Amino acid sequence: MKLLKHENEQRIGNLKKGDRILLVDGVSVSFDGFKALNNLSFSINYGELRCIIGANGAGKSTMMDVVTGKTKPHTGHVIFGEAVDLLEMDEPSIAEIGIGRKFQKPTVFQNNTVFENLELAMKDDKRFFKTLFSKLNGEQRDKIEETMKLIGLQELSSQEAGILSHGQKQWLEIGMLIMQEPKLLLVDEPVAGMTPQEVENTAEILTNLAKDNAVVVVEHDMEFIRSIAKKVTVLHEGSVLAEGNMDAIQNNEDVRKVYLGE
Ligand SMILES: Nc1ncnc2c1ncn2[C@@H]1O[C@H](COP(=O)(O)OP(=O)(O)OP(=O)(O)O)[C@@H](O)[C@H]1O
Repeated sequence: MKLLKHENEQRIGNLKKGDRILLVDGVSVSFDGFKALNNLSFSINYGELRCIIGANGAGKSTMMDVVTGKTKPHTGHVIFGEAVDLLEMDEPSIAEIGIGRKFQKPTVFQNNTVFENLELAMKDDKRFFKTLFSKLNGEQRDKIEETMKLIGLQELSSQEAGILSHGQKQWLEIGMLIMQEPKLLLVDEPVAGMTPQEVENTAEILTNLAKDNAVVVVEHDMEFIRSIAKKVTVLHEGSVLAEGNMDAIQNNEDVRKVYLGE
């Protein structure tokens, strides 16, 4: 059995597919008396691809801010793995134990190649400096190759990131997150501004990624959600309005009332 590095890793537990990886329980966040999150509760399992949808202002970004430690809620619990209390941790420690977040706008190193971007993102504190002076070992090289394959950029390994298409930059950034070896990935509006073909590729990348991780996708593009979704959580006014597969969501009375005014 692999030795556990520190206490928090022990508290994450030995996650298997279907085990709960994230619990958000009774979380409320107020801004000047306005409740952006209102007793929000839901959970995500390891090996799951979950879509979170909701109108503007429903609380999606605030929820991700809470999970990644940017915003501390007034009430509630947020537990990672078996027993890691995320509310006791700061943002860098949360990233370090395996929660990665991809923002909408890609922020790759424009003047470096695809390969170098992935190398720089590798989970190794001193990698950034080592890149100039030392060679990668076989295992590290394999990890980069494997990631390039997953994000569909292996043919573009030595291409400068600056000349990639918008979609390719998004995939590269997903790849850079993967290099950090996260267990849970939060992805914010991944397909905004993409061509239909890029949207299709992104659906495939995220679906593959969710096999060995947990992936939470926040997205407005309903076509895309329909193409990837197994389970969808609908947020409304800071709480869960409905949860289920896409058919159940579309036929849910509360959802229809809120979205279609029925
Ligand atoms: N720092 C803040 N100060 C005051 N109000 C805030 C702050 N952050 C968010 N809000 C408010 O909280 C509510 C929820 O915002 P949030 O950004 O989480 O919604 P969202 O579902 O991500 O919306 P969108 O789809 O537009 O990104 C909104 O009404 C927003 O105006």
